[in-house]
Amino acid sequence: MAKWKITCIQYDIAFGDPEKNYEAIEARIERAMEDKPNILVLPELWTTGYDLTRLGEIAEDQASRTKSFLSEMARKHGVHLVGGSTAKSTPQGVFNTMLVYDREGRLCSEYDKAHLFQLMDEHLHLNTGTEKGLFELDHVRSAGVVCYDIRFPEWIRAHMSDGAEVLFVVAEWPIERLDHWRALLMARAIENQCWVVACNRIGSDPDHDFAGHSTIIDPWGEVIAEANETDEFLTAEIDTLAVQETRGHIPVFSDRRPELYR
Ligand SMILES: O=C(O)CCC(=O)C(=O)O
Repeated sequence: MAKWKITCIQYDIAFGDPEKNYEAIEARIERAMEDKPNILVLPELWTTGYDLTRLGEIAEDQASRTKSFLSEMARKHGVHLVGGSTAKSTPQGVFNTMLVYDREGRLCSEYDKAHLFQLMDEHLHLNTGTEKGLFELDHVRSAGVVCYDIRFPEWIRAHMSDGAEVLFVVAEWPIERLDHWRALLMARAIENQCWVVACNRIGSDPDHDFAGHSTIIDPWGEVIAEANETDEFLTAEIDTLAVQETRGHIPVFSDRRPELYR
């Protein structure tokens, strides 16, 4: 069980300009720490944005720079860092990889986005991950997924069946489907009776306008905090005890009939 103050860093990501993006995120991490959160959450592909055609040039070999940067930030500030995702170049191709560090700067999770979003050409430039994004912070089991992954309830349920209590979502979700963003996050919280902490970006790139509206939802489905479409920090305090309380109240997990779900 844990009580955490969590801050999502919602901002605009420079298109295909890692140098600018490292500078921007470092300054925001410094500022966000003034409020002393226990966990910071960053958005999807924050080093490159959706400049997918130039990934050959700008994706990092094994995500090495992002990894040392996030580890150092987590250790320096003594904060758990759900470090958004980064374009990771490997001999098998490029992955959209979510990285999580604990406050000692130790890598807790390296999750490759499992579902690629064809509407934004991801399938042409990226490879699919095959492993779950489970990790523990302060002994609380959590799951981390990337953007389009939230459209796959069975994928999220697989994490929850493995004991996750908090779902972290990092995203670059376009504004034209803001209604879907809200409904899907809400549904994942209610059906899994878990906390949902979702960090999205704002701004535009040459092809998309992004929604912002980073959101924190409790296991009953109440929106505890929701950002606007501006450059802002979204902060809320969460108590993971609410997960056991909600699951005790309506025993969805023990009422499941997996033998019927084929
Ligand atoms: O599912 C959607 O509508 C948006 C997904 C997306 O933007 C992404 O996965 O990057």
